[in-house]
Amino acid sequence: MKCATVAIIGRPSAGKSTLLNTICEMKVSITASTPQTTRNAIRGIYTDERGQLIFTDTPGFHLSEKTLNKRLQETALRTLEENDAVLYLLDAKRSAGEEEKALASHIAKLKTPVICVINKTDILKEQELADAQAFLEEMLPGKTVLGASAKLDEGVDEILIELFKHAPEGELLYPADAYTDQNLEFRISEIIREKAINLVTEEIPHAIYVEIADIEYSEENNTVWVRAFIVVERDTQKGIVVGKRGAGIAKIRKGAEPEIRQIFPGKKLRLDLRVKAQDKWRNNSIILDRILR
Ligand SMILES: Nc1nc2c(ncn2[C@@H]2O[C@H](COP(=O)(O)OP(=O)(O)OP(=O)(O)O)[C@@H](O)[C@H]2O)c(=O)[nH]1
Repeated sequence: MKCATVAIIGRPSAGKSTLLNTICEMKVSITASTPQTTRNAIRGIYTDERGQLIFTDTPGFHLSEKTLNKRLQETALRTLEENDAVLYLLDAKRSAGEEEKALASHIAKLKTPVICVINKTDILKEQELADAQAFLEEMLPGKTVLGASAKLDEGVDEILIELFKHAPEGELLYPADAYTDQNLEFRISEIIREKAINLVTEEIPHAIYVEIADIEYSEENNTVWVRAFIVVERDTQKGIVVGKRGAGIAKIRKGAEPEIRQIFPGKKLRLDLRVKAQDKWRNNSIILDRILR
């Protein structure tokens, strides 16, 4: 049996969460078209007859001075060094600028085995693919380079073959049917956050976090009550999330309920969502400590 921990890294929107979800065949990490939506080091677990791969989905690597972005970057770089292999995901749709170079040169210094994956091959032009290959050859000479479409599940088996090649011998760390080690509150808050993010545009997605106030089970009614706050930074944002006559919040609830229900099979669900504004929470280190575990 083989067992390895694998860090997935790449610039925002490279497709890290999508790849993790495709590999783990379950929704373990939220995906959105807005970059930088992954905030925590999330684990997805893949097991087959070859052994087990434990993935960490690192927040998108992003050069910026803002406190939140700096913290995201620290989490991303720290996780790399704690793994048996690093899966470096590249979105060749965007040309490699300073940010990609900074990331690649950091990866070049690692002693951990690195596998490079050029993602989104389903929409890449030949030249874009060639440019990405040339970039990787220059920055990370001699490293394995694969092409894949995380979205269409193409080239993903080859990634697994390569990862198992590098995996050390070892016992399974998690049961064979496990696909994540996220706790209940975190999974529920991420489902709600995904629906909220996908409802709003521009700057608001980054201003959102979700706080679970409580989760209660009533045996008498066979009902799980979940009460959560969607927290934004300003009253104007609150208005947008709530929507006209509550239409926004209703949409978030409608989107989130079926996914939360899957976590509590056979039980009824009552989801109580409130929106509140908390000024400048992104610069508040107490809140950041709580949500960037
Ligand atoms: N066409 C295409 N789109 C993809 C592919 N993989 C991901 N995407 C899209 O790219 C966008 C970003 O994907 P995510 O998986 O959220 O990216 P991420 O790297 O986790 O992003 P951050 O959380 O910001 O770090 C989404 O709109 C995905 O649907 C792919 O293989 N092909």
